[in-house]
Amino acid sequence: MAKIKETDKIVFIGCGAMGEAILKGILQGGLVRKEQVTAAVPTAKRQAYLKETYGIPVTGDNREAVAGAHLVILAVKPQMAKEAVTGDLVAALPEKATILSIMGSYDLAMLHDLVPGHPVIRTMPNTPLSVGMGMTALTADDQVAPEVLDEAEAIFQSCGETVRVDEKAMEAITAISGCGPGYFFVVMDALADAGVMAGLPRALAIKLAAQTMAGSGVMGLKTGLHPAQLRDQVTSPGGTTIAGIKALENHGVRGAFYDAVQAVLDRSAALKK
Ligand SMILES: NC(=O)C1=CN([C@@H]2O[C@H](COP(=O)(O)OP(=O)(O)OC[C@H]3O[C@@H](n4cnc5c(N)ncnc54)[C@H](O)[C@@H]3O)[C@@H](O)[C@H]2O)C=CC1
Ligand SMILES: O=C(O)[C@@H]1CCC=N1
Repeated sequence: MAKIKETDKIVFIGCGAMGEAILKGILQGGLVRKEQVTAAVPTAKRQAYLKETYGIPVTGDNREAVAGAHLVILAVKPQMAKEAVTGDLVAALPEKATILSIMGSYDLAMLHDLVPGHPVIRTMPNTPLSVGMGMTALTADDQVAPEVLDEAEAIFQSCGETVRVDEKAMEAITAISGCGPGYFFVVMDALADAGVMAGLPRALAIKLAAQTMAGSGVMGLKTGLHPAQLRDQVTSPGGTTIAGIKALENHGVRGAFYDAVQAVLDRSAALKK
């Protein structure tokens, strides 16, 4: 894994749910010292929270934040990009600063328009990187120095898995691993609710659902087996699991995921406009 130099400054422009997950991940992973990281967020409440929780320098002034920056992580909503990254901010960027965006639906061409003259890296992380189990895809333009791309990847490797991809895969990746935790938390909550209906205490039902989801995911990764083979290992002929799966199929669980992914692709396309 590439190292980040102790003198390199990393700046977050925006630090909400996803920015904080990355911040937490890189500090916990020991990749950077807290003094190397600065976050710029507009509200005093959020500034105080980030300062107190992580001990990092925090400011409400985006221009002040980027002074001396090596890597600037754009972690605002795509709809807020133009408000956060003003012409003044671009003028204040150090000449060699690389821009790393985590913004969904914001492609490399749009990033170039936003931050002209700077190398840009587009990523799609996900929130489980706050617990070291992230999945992040990266793509970069050819202005990005290979060692800077290695450093950017190291940020995400310190808190999960990474993959470098062609940009054309990014929207589909957003729909699978970027949004995926949202789908799985709905499933976890629903399964736990069903457990409560069956008479289990809520806390136990949530623990059973969460550990079963985590264990199934790890099994998929460690065995490398096709999910259908792993499912077959649970479904005794004439047994209970196949009865449960039949009920899920009757409710169109597979079709629901196709539709979910298509809905994300459609929403991404609309946001680009
Ligand atoms: N939440 C997730 O699971 C994922 C989010 N993303 C992307 O991450 C980005 C951020 O999403 P979230 O963290 O969920 O949103 P959020 O709303 O939790 O965080 C946005 C942050 O930007 C700050 N902000 C707003 N205007 C600003 C300005 N003018 N200057 C500086 N900071 C400003 C807000 O105060 C907040 O801290 C989005 O572009 C999203 O597409 C990508 C992958 C996963
Ligand atoms: O909901 C969103 O727009 C972002 C992008 C991927 C996950 N969350």
